[in-house]
Amino acid sequence: MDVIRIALLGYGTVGKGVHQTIQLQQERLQTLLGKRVELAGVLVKNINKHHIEDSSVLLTDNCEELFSLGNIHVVIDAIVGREPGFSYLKRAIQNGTHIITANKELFAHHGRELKSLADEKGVSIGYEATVGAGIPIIQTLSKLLQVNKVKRIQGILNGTSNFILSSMREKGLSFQEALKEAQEKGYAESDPGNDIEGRDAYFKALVLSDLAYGKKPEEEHTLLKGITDITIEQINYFSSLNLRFKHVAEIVKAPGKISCAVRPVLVSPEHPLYQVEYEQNAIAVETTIAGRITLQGLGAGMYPTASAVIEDLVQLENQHSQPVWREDVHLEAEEIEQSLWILPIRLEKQLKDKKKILGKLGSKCLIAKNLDEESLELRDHALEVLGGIDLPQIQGLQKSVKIS
Ligand SMILES: NC(=O)C1=CN([C@@H]2O[C@H](COP(=O)(O)OP(=O)(O)OC[C@H]3O[C@@H](n4cnc5c(N)ncnc54)[C@H](OP(=O)(O)O)[C@@H]3O)[C@@H](O)[C@H]2O)C=CC1
Ligand SMILES: N[C@@H](CC=O)C(=O)O
Repeated sequence: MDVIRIALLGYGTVGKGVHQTIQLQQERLQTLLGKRVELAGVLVKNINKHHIEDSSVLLTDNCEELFSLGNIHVVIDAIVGREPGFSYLKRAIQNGTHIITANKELFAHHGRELKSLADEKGVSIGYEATVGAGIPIIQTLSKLLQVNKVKRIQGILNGTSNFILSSMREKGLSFQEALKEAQEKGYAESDPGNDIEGRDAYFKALVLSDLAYGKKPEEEHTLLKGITDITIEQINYFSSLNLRFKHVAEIVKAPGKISCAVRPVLVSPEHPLYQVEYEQNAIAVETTIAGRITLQGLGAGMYPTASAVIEDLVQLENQHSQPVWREDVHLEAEEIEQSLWILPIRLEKQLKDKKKILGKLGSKCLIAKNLDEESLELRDHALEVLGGIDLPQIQGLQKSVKIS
């Protein structure tokens, strides 16, 4: 029987998950591919930390050793950051090897370049694991929604942030306690700054935007904010109003621009993201024919991510059909729902149109509508509420919370 030989970059949460999944699913893979899948070598940074039982697998911290392995069919990238991963993947493609990557930071910045190099060399790229871990959003957008056009993508894209927000609200953990648990469970990046400051979700939004629209959102239309400023008092206060904090990324195609907002919002029980808890992610895609499609599942962790990598491996043979970019579609004015916001009372003077104010929330906050066209600076200090709120019920509240 033929063999598919794999070289693996990285042996952390994802790398180990991929290795174990290859072992556990060997029979199924052979049925699907008609070939045995064999791990030939693994590259790590610090070799002293690692041991691989199977002595036929090369374990090395020397990339030259890994690249000199013969007959490698696929290089799987499970290391962190843009470099050296980008150089390794370019080298693999130059050698005529297919690549699969879980590294969203690398792919958000260099995906285009890798795709055109891969086309030139006639090899395939899998990057399902870069967004939403086990959720098959990349294949859905690139293979299953080709006639449909995408108007808007909205979702919870970072498992660590969602895990922290759920743990603080449900279990009363402090931010640091919840982050520590997310690290122990393998959800958080080695530098969790990317997770909690919103950059990880932003990288994923860039990958989705490039896939859906053929380009990234412009910087002047991008709002990027993480969850580090959210306090337990705010979480409890809004929870008592039936509102939950969620870290949501939104990419919207409007006439002449693609805008991107990655920020914490408040979500009411009427909104589908309300029930997305802990390490789950959810991605809602608004399409022209099928309407709104929402995919939800485990967005971080060893096996969900390994699942995406292994499914990519099976799809590699069919990777050459590229999606057609969808330039000529955007949200019509009547499709944009009225938005609802809570903002600190001191920002009232910055509002261009005072008619947008609907009322007060305690003594510290205002409730306003449709701030989408207000300055990024103002929106940076406000909280959007998804799914609507019962205005008459909460306007009379005396209790207050400081939001910014
Ligand atoms: N964890 C998750 O849930 C998900 C992670 N990802 C992405 O997958 C990738 C891997 O994540 P994860 O497994 O969690 O990260 P880990 O930190 O657990 O593992 C990273 C691995 O990469 C190795 N490595 C780092 N730098 C180098 C280098 N310069 N040369 C060789 N090896 C190197 C490390 O080696 P050593 O062990 O020797 O230090 C380690 O084995 C990242 O890009 C991440 O963003 C994507 C989806 C989900
Ligand atoms: N650190 C990431 C892992 C998956 O991409 C997250 O928490 O979502």
